[in-house]
Amino acid sequence: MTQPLLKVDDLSKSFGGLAVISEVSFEVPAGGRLALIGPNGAGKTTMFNLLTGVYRQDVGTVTLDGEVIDAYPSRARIGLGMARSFQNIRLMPHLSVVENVMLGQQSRARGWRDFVAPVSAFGRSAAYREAEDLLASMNIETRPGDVVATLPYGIRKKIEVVRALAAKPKLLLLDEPAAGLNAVETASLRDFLLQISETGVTLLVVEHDMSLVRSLCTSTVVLNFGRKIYDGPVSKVHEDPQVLEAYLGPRHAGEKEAAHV
Ligand SMILES: Nc1ncnc2c1ncn2[C@@H]1O[C@H](COP(=O)(O)OP(=O)(O)OP(=O)(O)O)[C@@H](O)[C@H]1O
Repeated sequence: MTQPLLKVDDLSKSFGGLAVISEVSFEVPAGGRLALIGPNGAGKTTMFNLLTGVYRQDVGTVTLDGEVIDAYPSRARIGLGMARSFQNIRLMPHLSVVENVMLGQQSRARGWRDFVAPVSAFGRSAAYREAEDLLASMNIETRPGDVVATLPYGIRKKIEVVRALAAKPKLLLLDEPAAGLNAVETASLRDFLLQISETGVTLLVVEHDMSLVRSLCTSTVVLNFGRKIYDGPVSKVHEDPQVLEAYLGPRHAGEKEAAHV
């Protein structure tokens, strides 16, 4: 049997006595596209923060590509192949598109000269050219020299994903990638993420937009009050009684349509 790229074993985390994640285990196969969903406050962002090393779990183990990563800080986890994009765009608005993508390369600890002088009398640095090539390969509707602050929100979302890709991740964690996007932008982002998936990058996505989840992901883990209540195909999640109850409450669990799952 092939080993999963990400393995989460029995993870628990409390804040001041409040259990936010309780005994959660799941796996993401290499090349997979898994959605982590659940009602507000279910613990999705906390799970991302545990996986990426922002928080340390109280109990449990996280394994990436066969290596237990619990002792590694965030930066080291990026170096091991885990990159993340955030719910609120965290690009440098005054820098150009290509400069923002170069910021994503830094986790690979290249020579500092590349970044201090990306364009010098000797021409463009290797890092600059690499970032430009990555942008060109992703077909984003922008030019490398455009200042990020001048670009539409949907394009900036894609640039943030490209910046994460600049770290050459095996696993890409996306926190609500469709938040703030209209239907057209969401469809474009979905195609963009599928294009990334086709290159072999594994996707783990926190998302409330179930139409995006259904068209992007094949499997899903559902959290409710920090506990896993479903782990299986996206196509069956809307039929699961526990999931319906979590979204609608016990009295209405029969009303599938209203649950938006
Ligand atoms: N640093 C913290 N200290 C105390 N409580 C926290 C902390 N971070 C999160 N929580 C609590 O943990 C619970 C889960 O929060 P989390 O943000 O992980 O949920 P979520 O599923 O991502 O929610 P949403 O869908 O609304 O973003 C909430 O009750 C939240 O208030």
